Amino acid sequence: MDKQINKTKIAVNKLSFYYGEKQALHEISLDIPEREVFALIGPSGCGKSTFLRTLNRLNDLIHKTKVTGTIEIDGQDIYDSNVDVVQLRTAVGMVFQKPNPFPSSIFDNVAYGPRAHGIKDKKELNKIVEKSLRQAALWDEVKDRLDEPGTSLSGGQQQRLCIARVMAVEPGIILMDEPTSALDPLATTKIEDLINELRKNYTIVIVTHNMEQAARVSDKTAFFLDGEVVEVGPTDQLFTNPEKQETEDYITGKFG
Ligand SMILES: Nc1ncnc2c1ncn2[C@@H]1O[C@H](COP(=O)(O)OP(=O)(O)OP(=O)(O)O)[C@@H](O)[C@H]1O
Repeated sequence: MDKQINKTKIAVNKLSFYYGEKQALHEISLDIPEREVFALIGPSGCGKSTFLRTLNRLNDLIHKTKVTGTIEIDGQDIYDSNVDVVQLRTAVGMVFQKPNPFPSSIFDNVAYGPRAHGIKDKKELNKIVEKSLRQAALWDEVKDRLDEPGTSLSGGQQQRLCIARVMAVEPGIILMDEPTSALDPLATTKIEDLINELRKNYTIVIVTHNMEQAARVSDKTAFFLDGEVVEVGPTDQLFTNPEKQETEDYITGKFG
């Protein structure tokens, strides 16, 4: 892992989040550097997914939610009233726990975003689809079957297809919510290898229940507990020499 200090891509300041009356996040402040992998760990229900979804305003879709505090991406407050949320979700792509390809061909899955952005030229679309599938380390496996349904692929291939679909619209940030929890060990390794490649060009925020995975793929880790960040720091330090007792108890398996 490189040791250079990258500039802040996402700056979170005193972020609180409410589902109706229930407060799920409590005054979270942390900086996520660009072109690094940032892992979110913590026991079930501690707010990892809620936090992840605040970063592309996916929680806006849930009725009666409230956000206080700020999240700045490249210095711009993403909750500002003049922010175009569709554009935000293009810049901040998301990969979910279960691969969710559209019910269309492999080609059309990847071409969907660029087409939605008005690109119609077939040659240009071909180029984008090939580039995205190569970046997602899937091209060699699918180049002769681009017209087949995305759902005909294996689970691991489907997840890489979803990553290609996100990359086709050139986001700067990719959010991943337990992207390998539905995959077998071999497919998991492929996604982890891919994450290691992607970190050269993208800022990646990943929720994982698998602490070995956090240790393998991430540069920094934040440990969440009851909607608060207990500890955040370089992953190797957090796992080998945590500052807080709660962090140590969690990573040594005493709870969660
Ligand atoms: N749509 C929702 N409406 C109301 N409460 C919710 C909603 N989604 C999550 N919560 C609550 O917010 C809290 C945080 O949930 P969240 O899913 O963010 O935790 P998590 O750490 O990602 O959990 P897990 O690891 O099990 O996915 C929990 O108490 C959960 O019950």
